[in-house]
Amino acid sequence: MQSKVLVITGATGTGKTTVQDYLITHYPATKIITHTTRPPRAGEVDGVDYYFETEESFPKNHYLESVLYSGYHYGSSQEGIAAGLKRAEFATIVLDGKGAITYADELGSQAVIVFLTVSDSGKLAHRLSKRGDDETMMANRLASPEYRRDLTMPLALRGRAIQLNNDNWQQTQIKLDELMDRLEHGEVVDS
Ligand SMILES: Nc1ncnc2c1ncn2[C@@H]1O[C@H](COP(=O)(O)OP(=O)(O)OP(=O)(O)O)[C@@H](O)[C@H]1O
Ligand SMILES: Nc1nc2c(ncn2[C@@H]2O[C@H](COP(=O)(O)O)[C@@H](O)[C@H]2O)c(=O)[nH]1
Repeated sequence: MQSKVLVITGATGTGKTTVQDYLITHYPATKIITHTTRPPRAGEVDGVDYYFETEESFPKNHYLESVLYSGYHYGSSQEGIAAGLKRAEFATIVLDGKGAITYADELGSQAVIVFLTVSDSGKLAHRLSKRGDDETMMANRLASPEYRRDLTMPLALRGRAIQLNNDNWQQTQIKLDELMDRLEHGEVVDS
């Protein structure tokens, strides 16, 4: 059976990476590592969290898609996707809203798109701060058009993405377990 690609998207701080970590820890799921020119945060490791690139090295990869997000380049390479898909039943990838639309268009039913939300976007700054984000980078990000855009599901994903609220991590885990159970049983999951 063809591996499913679980695309996790939503605004900054909604919990995309947390969801990805949960899925790769609890399910036969791999992580598609993407590339970025953003400097590493404390504790981030090259080749684990991202392939950290320079302005010169970034364009040398072969991308399915790439975007500019809050002043930095991000992209998912054909090589990274192939490596992720080769090894497991599910491959997970964290993308901004624009990248998620490209995946929905390019991969069709192979992609399962999960759009994360929180009820109160005012709480996102606190989450980023708790994560240890640099204050200036955080302020720039929260002022970026990409941040604002990804707070609501893009029109192009309506009817194609599952919206999942992540106000409460315990409840989110239950919802993820339900989703994975349905996918593992080969069900087509509706949005
Ligand atoms: N339900 C939740 N309640 C409270 N905090 C949460 C919840 N889910 C995740 N977090 C915390 O919020 C912070 C941001 O989460 P995470 O890094 O997963 O977000 P993200 O969507 O990947 O962000 P970004 O797009 O900026 O990389 C982390 O410190 C994480 O532990
Ligand atoms: N379209 C893509 N978006 C990506 C990719 N890798 C990460 N991202 C998204 O960028 C922002 C910022 O990420 P951060 O790690 O700096 O907080 C976030 O929305 C990610 O989901 C990619 O290859 N393509």
